[in-house]
Amino acid sequence: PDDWGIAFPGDLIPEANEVLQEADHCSRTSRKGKFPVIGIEGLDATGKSTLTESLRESFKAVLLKSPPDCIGRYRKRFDTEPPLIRRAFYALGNYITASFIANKSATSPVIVDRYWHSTAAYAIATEVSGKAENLPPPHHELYQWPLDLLQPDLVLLLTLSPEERIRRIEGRGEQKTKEEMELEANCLFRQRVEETYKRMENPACVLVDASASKEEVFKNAHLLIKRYCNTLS
Ligand SMILES: Nc1ncnc2c1ncn2[C@@H]1O[C@H](COP(=O)(O)OP(=O)(O)OP(=O)(O)O)[C@@H](O)[C@H]1O
Ligand SMILES: Nc1ccn([C@@H]2O[C@H](COP(=O)(O)O)[C@@H](O)[C@H]2O)c(=O)n1
Repeated sequence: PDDWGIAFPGDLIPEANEVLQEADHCSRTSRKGKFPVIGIEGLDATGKSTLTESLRESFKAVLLKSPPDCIGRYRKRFDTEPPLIRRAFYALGNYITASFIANKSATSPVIVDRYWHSTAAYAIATEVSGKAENLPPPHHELYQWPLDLLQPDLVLLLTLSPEERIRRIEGRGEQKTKEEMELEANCLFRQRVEETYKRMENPACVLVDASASKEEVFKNAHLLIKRYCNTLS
């Protein structure tokens, strides 16, 4: 606690100090290099990892994710904290990822598996209850990209029917996280997350139908990237 008896996050959660130290080591630039930066977003099991891996190979890109590996070991710890603290961890993770993006985009294209749009979409959907119409209205400041965070050139949002998404989660046979179980059980929560993704601005998400085969989804994403980022051959 400080002189006023106010506890700092590091006093309550020792791991917070370690995460903050990682962040302190990062450059604070919000400027990207000359190569395109493409974010891939969507609910769990919509095919982000599958697509990002094929795009990485095809564009000889660097594949990054948020939160980045350097703080990945703290995720479980922060996932058990109340929403505000959990979201602070993911928000900071985006800024750490941004410093890697700035560095890597100087020499090659960068693909990012989840970034700010994920943090905002899940956070907003958690704070609102009921139907998607209860979300803040379109163009609300909550849907704007933070001014000090490095912006991607393009963000693709993978969309999938709830039935197919659940089939894919079950097909993976992994243990579900609390949030995945909530998403599965709470159709309204999932609708709020997806609607929030669609309302995000600067950059807005470009929708990709993820219900097609892996090859087809890759082909469509590849075409969109070439159209939006014409520096890529
Ligand atoms: N187009 C597709 N058609 C059928 N199955 C797919 C397709 N894309 C991915 N899958 C399968 O769906 C499952 C989920 O895919 P993947 O792990 O890529 O999703 P994800 O969005 O990265 O998930 P998470 O966010 O939970 O990590 C995997 O078993 C994967 O092989
Ligand atoms: N930039 C991010 C990334 C993730 N989250 C939160 O984590 C959840 C699960 O992510 P997966 O790695 O399992 O796909 C996700 O649903 C978000 O709640 C985030 O907030 N910001």
